[in-house]
Amino acid sequence: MSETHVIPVHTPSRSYEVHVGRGLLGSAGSLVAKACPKVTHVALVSDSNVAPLYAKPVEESLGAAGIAVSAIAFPAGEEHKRLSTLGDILERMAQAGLTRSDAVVAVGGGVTGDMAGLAAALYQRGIQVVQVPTSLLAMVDSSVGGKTAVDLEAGKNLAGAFLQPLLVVADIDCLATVSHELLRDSCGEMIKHGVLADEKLFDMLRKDPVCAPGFDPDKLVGIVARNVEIKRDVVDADEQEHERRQTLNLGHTIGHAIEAASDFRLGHGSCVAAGLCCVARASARLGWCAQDVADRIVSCVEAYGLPTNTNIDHDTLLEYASRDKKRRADFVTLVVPTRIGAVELRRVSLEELRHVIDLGCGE
Ligand SMILES: NC(=O)c1ccc[n+]([C@@H]2O[C@H](COP(=O)([O-])OP(=O)(O)OC[C@H]3O[C@@H](n4cnc5c(N)ncnc54)[C@H](O)[C@@H]3O)[C@@H](O)[C@H]2O)c1
Ligand SMILES: O=C(O)C(=O)C[C@@H](O)[C@H](O)[C@H](O)COP(=O)(O)O
Ligand SMILES: [Zn+2]
Repeated sequence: MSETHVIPVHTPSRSYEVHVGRGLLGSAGSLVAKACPKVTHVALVSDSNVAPLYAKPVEESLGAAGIAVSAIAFPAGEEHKRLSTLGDILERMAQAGLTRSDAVVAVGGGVTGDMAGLAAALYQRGIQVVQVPTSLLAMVDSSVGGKTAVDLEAGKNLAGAFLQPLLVVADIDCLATVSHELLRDSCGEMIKHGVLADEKLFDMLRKDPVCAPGFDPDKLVGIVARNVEIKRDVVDADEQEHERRQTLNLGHTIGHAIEAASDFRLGHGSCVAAGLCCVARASARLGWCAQDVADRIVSCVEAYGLPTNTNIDHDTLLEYASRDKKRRADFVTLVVPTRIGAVELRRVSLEELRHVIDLGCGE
């Protein structure tokens, strides 16, 4: 059995630990009690798929630590990451009688973490949230860094708040119940991390796809921990996304547009992978990176069987991409790979963004 990695995060608003290991669900209660002894009651928020799998062990572990649990489940799926679901969660937290010294425990994928986190940020103007990610994407990305959100008709994550968690407990054993498709989808964000900060990680992911059947869970512990460190370094340096944190949006300007325009039929990680290939192809054609960089990115995404392009029409992509949160007046900040392991931010006009879409998402 691999060791548990404990990764410290230090943002201006809060310091906390991310625990990555195996068999950790049973320790969730004692870890919460240690991180915040005043918590006596939590809302355990999960979706309709995850609740029957993992709510009970987490509830038992919290109970053993003397923490009362009110379980709240909502229907699974990105289409439920909406204000209406958030409203239901908040009403149920109030009915359960949660007070300001209590907490939300989010057990699930990124949709659960984003919504439960936002519920915690809003409830009585803010209570604590603990993230217990159960999808690979949530372990390597969404549970860390404090971005919470719901989608609006106009696009992804358009209403949200920053709330750093009190604690993150990522138990790799939860991935045993994840489908191959979801595991593969999550890899889009891991490839993104390799491209933006770590060529060695990128090469390792390329050589030995982590979504392959039988991939060693002990080895995965270390790979997840490395992804968390990459995100941590960025979040520590720029919690509120003034500059450097925008780099974590690599692949998302076009990726979020693909996701919203396809009515969320494609998973978030797959859309990020396609968006990453599009921006890499355009960057090579514009001379912002070498052709070899784009070729390596596309080849890695292909090796995972993730999409490398989109057939959504370019007007629609531009419409969604121009509502991106990286837009200021008529300019959008685009994240561009300069080599494998480094990116730069480029301020582009909407016309230039259209050109990038035409060059990157063409044949
Ligand atoms: N806040 C952030 O920093 C951040 C970062 C990346 C992505 N996100 C958001 O995360 C979301 C995508 O996350 P996701 O891919 O985890 O989606 P998700 O939460 O919808 O989970 C995908 C599916 O897997 C199921 N599932 C989760 N864990 C499982 C398990 N262990 N066993 C069986 N089924 C399981 C869920 O019920 C769901 O049906 C998007 O909304 C995206 O915008 C947020
Ligand atoms: O944590 C961040 O910062 C990220 O950008 C991580 C992304 O993978 C994630 O999808 C995030 O939710 C996107 O942020 P948004 O501000 O574009 O909604
Ligand atoms: Zn993302």
